[in-house]
Amino acid sequence: MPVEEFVAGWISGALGLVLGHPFDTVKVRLQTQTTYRGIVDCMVKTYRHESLLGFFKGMSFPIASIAVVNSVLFGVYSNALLALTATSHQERRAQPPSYTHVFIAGCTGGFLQAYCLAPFDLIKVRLQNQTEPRAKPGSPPPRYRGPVHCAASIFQAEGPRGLFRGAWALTLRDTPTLGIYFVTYEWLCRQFTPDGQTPSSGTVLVAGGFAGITSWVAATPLDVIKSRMQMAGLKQRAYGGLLDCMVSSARQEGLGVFFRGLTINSARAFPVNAVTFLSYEHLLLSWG
Ligand SMILES: CN(C)C(=N)NCCC[C@H](N)C(=O)O
Repeated sequence: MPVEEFVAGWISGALGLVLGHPFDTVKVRLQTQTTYRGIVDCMVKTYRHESLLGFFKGMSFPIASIAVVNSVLFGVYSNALLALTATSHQERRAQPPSYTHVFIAGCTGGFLQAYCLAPFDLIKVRLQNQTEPRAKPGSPPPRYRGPVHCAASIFQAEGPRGLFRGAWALTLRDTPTLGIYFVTYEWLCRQFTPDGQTPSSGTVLVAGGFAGITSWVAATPLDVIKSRMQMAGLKQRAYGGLLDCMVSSARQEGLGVFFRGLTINSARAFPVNAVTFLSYEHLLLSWG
């Protein structure tokens, strides 16, 4: 099993993550709290109350987790394609796989990465939703002191299953949308690259960026539900399950609730995924 794809996936994911985290914090807050009037209001309030650091809350854990998550995604995707088409990453430009194979390999990568991502994503969302400024003398301490404390508190209160809160919604979000992600990337690369040649850096940037946007547009409705399930019982009301969360969110806030965070998700998705794909392709090319 080729391992370069796993390592390239990790490094490229980390680069994209740092770039996209401030957007991600604004998105999570817009999706789970009703105190903000929109993106700008959320950014201004975050900056005023928490300074620039507020945008980077909850980032240390995803940085650590991206080693697992993105390497599983890209490694499984590439190895699934190898199993389906018997071609390595280098051979795929000369013998491009069918879009069906790309989609199946993407869904497989998405499904497996969702389970690795679930506990890390839960902790990230919980920390991002702590809007208290950094500990000031006299002010009540935030519920979680950091990622390890957050993980330990959830584990103590709910056992190991607690760490997988929202995992179902996450799996439903990521399985098909990662198929869409890789199909969009492949399709755009092929449109702008002569047959058999390697796509230019510009093509990879644009194709990666649009793959990110397309997949996140498709993912946003379940992303909202996932974030709400992860916050259920804390700042959110508790839900009877995924369906209950969908129905009661739609009843109370209208169908528009499923598109909360769509603009910020798309704005974040372009740079993050342009950088992720560019570094991934360059790393694999330089390792031959
Ligand atoms: C729609 N979904 C779930 C994705 N496209 N997932 C792939 C993640 C890529 C990058 N780390 C990001 O966070 O955008």
